[in-house]
Amino acid sequence: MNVLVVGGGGTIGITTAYTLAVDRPGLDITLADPRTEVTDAHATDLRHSQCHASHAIGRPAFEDRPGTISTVDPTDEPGQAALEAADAVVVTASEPRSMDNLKRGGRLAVLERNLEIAADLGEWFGASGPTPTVVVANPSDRVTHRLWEASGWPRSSFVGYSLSETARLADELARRTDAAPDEIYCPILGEHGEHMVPVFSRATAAGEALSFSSGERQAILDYVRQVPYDVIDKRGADDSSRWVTGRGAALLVSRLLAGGTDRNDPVCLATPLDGEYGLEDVTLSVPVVLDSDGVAEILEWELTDEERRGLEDAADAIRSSLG
Ligand SMILES: NC(=O)C1=CN([C@@H]2O[C@H](COP(=O)(O)OP(=O)(O)OC[C@H]3O[C@@H](n4cnc5c(N)ncnc54)[C@H](O)[C@@H]3O)[C@@H](O)[C@H]2O)C=CC1
Ligand SMILES: O=C([O-])CC(=O)C(=O)O
Repeated sequence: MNVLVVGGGGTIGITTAYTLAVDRPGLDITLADPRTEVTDAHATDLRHSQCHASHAIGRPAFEDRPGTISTVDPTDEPGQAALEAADAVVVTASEPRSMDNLKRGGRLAVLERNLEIAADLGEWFGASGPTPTVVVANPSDRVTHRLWEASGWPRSSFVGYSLSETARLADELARRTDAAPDEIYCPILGEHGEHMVPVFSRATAAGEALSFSSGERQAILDYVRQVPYDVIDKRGADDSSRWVTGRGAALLVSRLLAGGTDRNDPVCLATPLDGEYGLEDVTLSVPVVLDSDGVAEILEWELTDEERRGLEDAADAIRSSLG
């Protein structure tokens, strides 16, 4: 199988590609990025990393030959071959974050340029048939929306990634409840950003319902909003939360390649809405069931009044910045 990583020369793109190559050694990966020297160097290094597996120190049992790692320059007549070979696409293509945008709200600093990149990529994508696409580039909900509009592909082909927030929330709830992070369940709807909506009414630890006061909910929300900016502040503008994001995006791609998710185990991702939750002309995170083409179904959960208001506020914020 084949994955195309658009923006594959950057921090998140290459971390996602590396995680995929480790998890699925037989996968063919194409890195598309205009920084061709950097991308070629990453491809060489990644290919060398696969060669450990052919010696005694590597994997004990090999089911597949190592996949190929190739590169393409998307700004130089990229052609359709890379897209047509892909079973899934990941978009991390982005303007670099500037040094003065390291604080909360920094995702919106790249909005204007990233919408232009999305419009260009959409034109490229649209000349090929639909392929399930995971959008990580920020602001991921707006970029998903623009890419969908420009591509002419069905809305079900696109999911905007915001699962790093869900992982951060699990970490914080585990700390507060003494549960293990993998025993925590608390999905997040809405924006990838300030207007995220943790669905506390569905939160559980080891299957038992969790309940938090409104002060606790606010403190938890503040942690999840702030922590990626603490990471960026300490590591620098060109190194955001690569481990949680690379792993989350790779897991999501693996689920798509494996055929999707069970209806009883939906995942919250940004998808363009057409009346679901009473919202349209906007893309934000809602529970979806995945199949190998992307979104097979959008589930409409019962929400508390506070959660529903949160979702409407997220929709207003996203719509107003899309113009
Ligand atoms: N949704 C999420 O949870 C997260 C989103 N992000 C976002 O992901 C994006 C990527 O972050 P980093 O990898 O750290 O940035 P980066 O600056 O390291 O990499 C971006 C890459 O995109 C490339 N690029 C620019 N225009 C392109 C085009 N037209 N086609 C293909 N590639 C193009 C650049 O050459 C660069 O290599 C950013 O927008 C960042 O804010 C980062 C972490 C988490
Ligand atoms: O602002 C960023 O680039 C990082 C980001 O979205 C995250 O880690 O959730």
